[in-house]
Amino acid sequence: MIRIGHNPNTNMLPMFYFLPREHPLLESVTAEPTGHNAMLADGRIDMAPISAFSYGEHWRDYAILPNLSVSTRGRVGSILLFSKVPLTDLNGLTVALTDTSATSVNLTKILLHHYYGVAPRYLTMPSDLQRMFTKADAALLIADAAIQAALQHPDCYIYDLGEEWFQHTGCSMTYAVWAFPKQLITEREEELKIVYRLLLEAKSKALANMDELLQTCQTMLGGSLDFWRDYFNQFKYDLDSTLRSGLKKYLDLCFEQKLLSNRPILEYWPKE
Ligand SMILES: C=C(O[C@@H]1C=C(C(=O)O)C=C[C@H]1O)C(=O)O
Repeated sequence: MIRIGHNPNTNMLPMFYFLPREHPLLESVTAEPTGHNAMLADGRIDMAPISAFSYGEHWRDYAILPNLSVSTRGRVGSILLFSKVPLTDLNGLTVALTDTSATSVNLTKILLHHYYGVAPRYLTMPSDLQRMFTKADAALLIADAAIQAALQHPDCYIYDLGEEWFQHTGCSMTYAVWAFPKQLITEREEELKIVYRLLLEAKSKALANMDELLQTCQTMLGGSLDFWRDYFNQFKYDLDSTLRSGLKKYLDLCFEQKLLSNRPILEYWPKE
């Protein structure tokens, strides 16, 4: 039995929609990314689509499944910094960060400090834009909470951090990778292989049946089918060499900005 993390947000739907709910080898635990990051780190689950940043914290212990990720090259549509003032004016002001994210929280810090030269104060809060705006001048939301907030057309600046990252680095950005503790390779290699195959099959099937997924997203959150088609057009769910180098660039910058205590070396399993 492999206990996997199930993420309920629409950006993850292409990986979960066709994954068997009932399977003798699978048990799933639903949570937001920071929940899975913590559960994988303390052994409550065996494998999950964790924040890329969390891989950077645990790279000595974890391996990454190849060909699976949540990435974009440019705009993402759901990693949004809502701000009462232009980004360049945030120096000394307060930014509220969602408590569901690790990658985007640190991406925000890199963009603000390293690329915009501004140093705000940070608060961590649940994803509620109105409450965040009572305590802060800007607010980071991710995933469905960001989409829902943007669909309300709030009266503020909205920055898409995938787009900001691309403009400054020319690189793709990887938000989530599927990771698991390397010790499982010696203990349960056959189970890992089967589950990896199930994940790849589920993703292929979803990408070949996107119309069905778009309908599901519309039922979940509203918006037009065109909106959802456009949203999923941004995403890349594999992890080819271009995406890997964007991921490396992000993790290297996290280290250089002292957000990580050492420079991660990315290790994949199975080896290609
Ligand atoms: C694209 C997204 O990426 C998510 C962002 C994450 C993070 O910031 O830690 C974690 C998992 C990803 O699925 C999103 O939430 O919109």
